[in-house]
Amino acid sequence: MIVKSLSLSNFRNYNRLFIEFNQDINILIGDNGQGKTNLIEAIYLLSVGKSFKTHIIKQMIMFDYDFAKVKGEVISNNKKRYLEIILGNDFKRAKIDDQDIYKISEYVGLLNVVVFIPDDLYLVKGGPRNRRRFVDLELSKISPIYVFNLSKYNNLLKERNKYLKVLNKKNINSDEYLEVLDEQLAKLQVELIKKRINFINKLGEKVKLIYQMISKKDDEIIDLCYLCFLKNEINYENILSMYKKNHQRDIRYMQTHIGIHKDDLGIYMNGNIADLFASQGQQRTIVLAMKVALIELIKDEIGEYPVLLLDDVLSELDETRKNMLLDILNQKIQTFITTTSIDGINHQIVEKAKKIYIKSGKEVT
Ligand SMILES: Nc1ncnc2c1ncn2[C@@H]1O[C@H](COP(=O)(O)OP(=O)(O)OP(=O)(O)O)[C@@H](O)[C@H]1O
Repeated sequence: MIVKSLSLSNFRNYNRLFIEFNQDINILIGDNGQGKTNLIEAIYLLSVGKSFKTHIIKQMIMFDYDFAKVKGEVISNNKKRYLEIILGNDFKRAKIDDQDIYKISEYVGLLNVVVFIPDDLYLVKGGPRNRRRFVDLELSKISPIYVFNLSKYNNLLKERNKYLKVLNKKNINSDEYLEVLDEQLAKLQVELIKKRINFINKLGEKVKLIYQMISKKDDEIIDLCYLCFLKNEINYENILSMYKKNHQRDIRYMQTHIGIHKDDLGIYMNGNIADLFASQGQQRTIVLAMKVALIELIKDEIGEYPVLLLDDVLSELDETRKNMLLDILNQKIQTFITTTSIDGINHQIVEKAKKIYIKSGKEVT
């Protein structure tokens, strides 16, 4: 996949920008606070319709303006398309080739990106929410049915939590409608859990190998596994029976205590939880291995490499890891790298890259 060009209107500190990219490596160079990350964020927004920095739409709109527009010319599957996201103070719209899109599942997947930012360390260090978001987001890129089912699940979960409040007020322990919601949730979860397990197993196999390649240490074994709320066999009956067992507690606290919205991705080094036992450098290498593994997995699943966005990460890596990463990128993956200076990158990649200098929300020469 390739982003050929990008045009921005009132996005963050970009009033108007039209920029064409190299199909291989693009290095965005500029001092702190000039708009390099904003450009990466715009490409990411174009890909999944969300930012990796904020949930608040207004923050992405240039100060004192009412709307922002991000439009990109994208090539995937040898087909050229124009993807567009329009942001208003209280709305967001997506377009493909100037046609409005109403279902996000139709949009996601046309431009796949893998983003690597310093905060990604929280994949290992942070709470389960970070890892769940990672699994959901990455799986969405390769499985439209997963996006569809997950959104159905989230709507049903909201409905169930709302209904638990009603039952709590009425002081009722269960009723038919709650059981209908349980049945629908159980059915969906069988599919969603299977997808998650399959994804994590495939990713885990790759992470194990890539970690050893990057670290050059064969005595550090990384394992990923899905930590599911259901400890016995994953099937409809077992999920439903757990929901039933939890009725009283759920109604009392007016929330659904079990389900895939509570699950986690376990990351282990030599059988120990990486968050507690891996050093900072090892954790960083695990995240790097996960991102590279993801690139490979997306390629396996959809037949095309995603676009890679590296925001401020090169300075965080030591020379060996940096070069290892750049060697991998040297092959046919369109990549965007932000940096304050190219002096610290001693790699042949710099020569063939398009160097884009950014100053105060403008491309300068
Ligand atoms: N909604 C907005 N409207 C106008 N300017 C904004 C908006 N949001 C952020 N900015 C500006 O964007 C700039 C930050 O841009 P960005 O995070 O892309 O910097 P950067 O070049 O990546 O810097 P660093 O090297 O420090 O990471 C800041 O000057 C900030 O004030």
